[in-house]
Amino acid sequence: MTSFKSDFLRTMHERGFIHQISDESGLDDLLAKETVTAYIGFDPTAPSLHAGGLIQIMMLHWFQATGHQPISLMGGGTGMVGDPSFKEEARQLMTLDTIESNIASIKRVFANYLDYDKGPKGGASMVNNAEWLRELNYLEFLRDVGRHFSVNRMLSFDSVKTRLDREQSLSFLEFNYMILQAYDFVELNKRYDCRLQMGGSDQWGNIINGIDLGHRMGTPQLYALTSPLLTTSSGAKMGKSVNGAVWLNPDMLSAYDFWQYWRNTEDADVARFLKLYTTLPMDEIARLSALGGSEINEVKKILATEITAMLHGREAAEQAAETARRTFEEGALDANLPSVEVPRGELEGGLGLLTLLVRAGLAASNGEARRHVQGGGVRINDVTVADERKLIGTDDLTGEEVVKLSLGKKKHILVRPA
Ligand SMILES: Nc1ncnc2c1ncn2[C@@H]1O[C@H](COP(=O)(O)OP(=O)(O)OP(=O)(O)O)[C@@H](O)[C@H]1O
Ligand SMILES: N[C@@H](Cc1ccc(O)cc1)C(=O)O
Repeated sequence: MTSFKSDFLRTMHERGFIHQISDESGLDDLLAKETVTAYIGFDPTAPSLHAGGLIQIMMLHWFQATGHQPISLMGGGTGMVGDPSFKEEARQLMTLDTIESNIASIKRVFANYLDYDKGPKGGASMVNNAEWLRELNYLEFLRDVGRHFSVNRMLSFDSVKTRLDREQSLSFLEFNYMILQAYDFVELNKRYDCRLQMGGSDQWGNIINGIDLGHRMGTPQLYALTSPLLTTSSGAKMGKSVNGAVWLNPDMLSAYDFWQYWRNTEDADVARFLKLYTTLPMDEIARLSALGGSEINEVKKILATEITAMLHGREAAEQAAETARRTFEEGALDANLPSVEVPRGELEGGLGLLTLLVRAGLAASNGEARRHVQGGGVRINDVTVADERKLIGTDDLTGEEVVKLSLGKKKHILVRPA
């Protein structure tokens, strides 16, 4: 089904957020008819969410933008157990202190994407499942909820099957995780009339278990929607398990580094990321995605600035773009530029500019070097030099202990004393 009636599913579909839906037409009807409440859960497994989790926050954002009520759920209870879904090994148990401090830290970014002050209709809310999970009575819970679960069926879910097939241990503690997440869904339905749970595709089993539990415990029909798990074109999953996670919290990744990450997006990912991570209108995205060749670099800058503006604010995003422009385009010092070594003694005595241009390979002869200087194309540390007899010495060394020699706009050589 590709022609949805509801604004939310239409938006999710055209922007590439849909991996699986439990009952497409039922959910579409419901969303077209009334204001719906949906939730996504986040376990406090680190002090910050990362770019993978940002997909989930964007889904909540669109849910609210299309007139519905999003709940972001902090896993203060489930975080005590650890979701084993598709994980090769058990997660390390976290102390209560770590859980609490991670929640306090994770929470901060949500307000940049969701409006919590909108009032009872359409307002976003944040809840913590510690509120109901931590006080459960074991025997009562087993009798009221545990009896609805078939262990045979629980063992058949892909999310735990790989672990079992490989004969890697799955502790009883972890095995309970899907029951707790299922219970959350039913509890949120009771408390807030929540009808839909979303998440990454790795959450499908946990969400479906919640829908089944709802059936058995008499809730109205519940629904599941999962997004693809985001990988880059080179196949790496975006997540914290990968080297150098793209953290959302500014104390873990600066606005500048965040901007740089998106600026370096692979060409094949640009259109997909514009749809998933920005709120630019679809026709604008189509126009930008059609640009090729060198213009794609300009599109990557727009992508980086838009994503960064949503998270860190427009001013910080523009500042990051400007710092990058100065560093790379105006040619402020970049340690990766090619360099040539000159004995320190020679620099101390002063080296003729023309000689240096030849040594650095920027001119084939003194005559050619002279013509470049006379034409105004030679700069030392970004300042044009008109005097062909100028001597370059240790006074010209920058704070980085190099002299930057430039010819025209594009050729730069760092002269390093050896
Ligand atoms: N790369 C991704 N693409 C889309 N959704 C993701 C991605 N990584 C995580 N998510 C989703 O974000 C939500 C929160 O996930 P969480 O922050 O717990 O990440 P995680 O799965 O623990 O990551 P990791 O594997 O790095 O530990 C879940 O719904 C999960 O499916
Ligand atoms: N299991 C989810 C987090 C979550 C926790 C509780 C829920 O009710 C829902 C989702 C994850 O690991 O990302």
